[in-house]
Amino acid sequence: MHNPQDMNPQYLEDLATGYWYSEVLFTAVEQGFFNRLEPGGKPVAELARELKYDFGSLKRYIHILSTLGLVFEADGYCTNTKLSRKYLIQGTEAYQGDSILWRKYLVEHWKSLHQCLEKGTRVLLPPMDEPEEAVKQRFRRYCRAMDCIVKNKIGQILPIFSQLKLQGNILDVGSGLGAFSTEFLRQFPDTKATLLDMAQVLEYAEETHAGRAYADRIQYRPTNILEPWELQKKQYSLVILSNIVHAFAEAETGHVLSEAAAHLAEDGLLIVHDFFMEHKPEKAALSDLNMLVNTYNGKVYTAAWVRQQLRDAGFIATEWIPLESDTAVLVAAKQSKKLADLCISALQQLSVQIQNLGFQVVKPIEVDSIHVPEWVGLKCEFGCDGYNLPHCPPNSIKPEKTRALLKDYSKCLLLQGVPPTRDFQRMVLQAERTAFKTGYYKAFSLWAGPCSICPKCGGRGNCKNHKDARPSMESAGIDVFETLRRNGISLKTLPEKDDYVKYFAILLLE
Ligand SMILES: C[S@@+](CC[C@H](N)C(=O)[O-])C[C@H]1O[C@@H](n2cnc3c(N)ncnc32)[C@H](O)[C@@H]1O
Repeated sequence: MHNPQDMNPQYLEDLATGYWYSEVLFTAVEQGFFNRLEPGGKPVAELARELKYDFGSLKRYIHILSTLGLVFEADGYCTNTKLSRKYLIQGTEAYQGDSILWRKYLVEHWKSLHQCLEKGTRVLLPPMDEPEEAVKQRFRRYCRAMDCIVKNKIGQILPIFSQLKLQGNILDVGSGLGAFSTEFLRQFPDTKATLLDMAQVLEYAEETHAGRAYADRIQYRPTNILEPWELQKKQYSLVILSNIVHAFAEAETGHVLSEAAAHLAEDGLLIVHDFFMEHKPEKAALSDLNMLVNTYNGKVYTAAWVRQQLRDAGFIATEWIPLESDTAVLVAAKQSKKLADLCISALQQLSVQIQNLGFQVVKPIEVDSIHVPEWVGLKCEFGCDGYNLPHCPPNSIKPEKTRALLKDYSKCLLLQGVPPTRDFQRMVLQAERTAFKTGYYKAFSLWAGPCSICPKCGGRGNCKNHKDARPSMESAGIDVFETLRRNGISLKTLPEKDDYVKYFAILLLE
């Protein structure tokens, strides 16, 4: 997808056609397209007969599936790619079709966005006279969809707890089918789990787990979690709130957190797994609207707000821990020493601290991906007003020195922010100081644009503020465009001076 920095309507066209992608995927999943290709693929002609599709149209459809990396097609023969074989074959453990088709079901609700914005709440409700069996099946589809999604996250969450010897009772609040807590049961044999959810959800959960090795370690307690929980207080060593906070408005979330606090053992841990506005901001904001159109009063919060609620409920909480996917985790405890055994990498913690300073993106990148060719200095000398400024060429680091400097480091962060230049550069200095205080004593930053830290620059050879001055990436010979491209960020030259601008910096750590 193009981005707003591209000063042409292509970005808008890409936004407008976003649903084309969804429809391609929905159709394939709905028609069991990927199952039909197993095992070993199928001639396109045979597929056309099976699906009763027009042969020529199917070839065009397969062409886009192949462009999207979902199938291979050669000489009239079509096979699944690794991705579709792993996630799109119905009946397999990692199948994602249930959540994909739930997204399709929600399309109608999204079409009511305009009315929801007017009314300030969802406007589409299931029909009052929906037959009981239809309600049950809809609920089950929803449960399977949630289960699919959380199964993908849990593998990223469990490592945080890998150094703990977790024992005792786990309380999974608004558990759905319980994919979250049952993975903890598998990992920690001395635990038992209690699932709290609505009766019809738990009935399905019980069916799902029947016969599994851990099944007799699960208790099902139908509960309205917005009312007092009728469970023994202070007896749970782990309380899980996965995708629950976003389901409710502020006051209800407060109730859930205070019940969680009341039921957690003094030395227990609370996990909040959710979307947070700070993490993957676009997806979080879209998920927030998804709550507007699909729930009574759900919304996506900032991690800062949830941490404050946790503090108000008597907890000490970690910073939000980003998952590779679109959600993040907060872990809280009544005793701070309980958080010390969590496996949160120093770099992960630092990235979040730095992102909280106000950067749009903070991304660990390979130092080797920083590209320092010979030509960059020429662009400074011929064609830039900044030439000869105190920290621009020829008063800056030569490319050969930059290459040598990079050899001293193995870890670094790419920072993305917005103008004005001085504010951005000040934030970069704050990031560098945060890293230094955290123990990265070699922390050093290179930013975007000529040094603009002082309101009045001393001029060539007269820098009065060496403490705060830093070189720009380009003045040190770094090809910023290529470096960003190597790290999955596309940057275009700006056709107009007042275009939407992104600023970047590199923070070398150790
Ligand atoms: C978004 S799902 C999250 C499920 C699971 N924890 C996960 O992460 O996939 C929200 C769950 O909360 C349950 N829930 C919502 N409101 C509830 C209430 N008032 N009482 C009990 N459960 C509720 C829903 O039935 C659903 O299973």
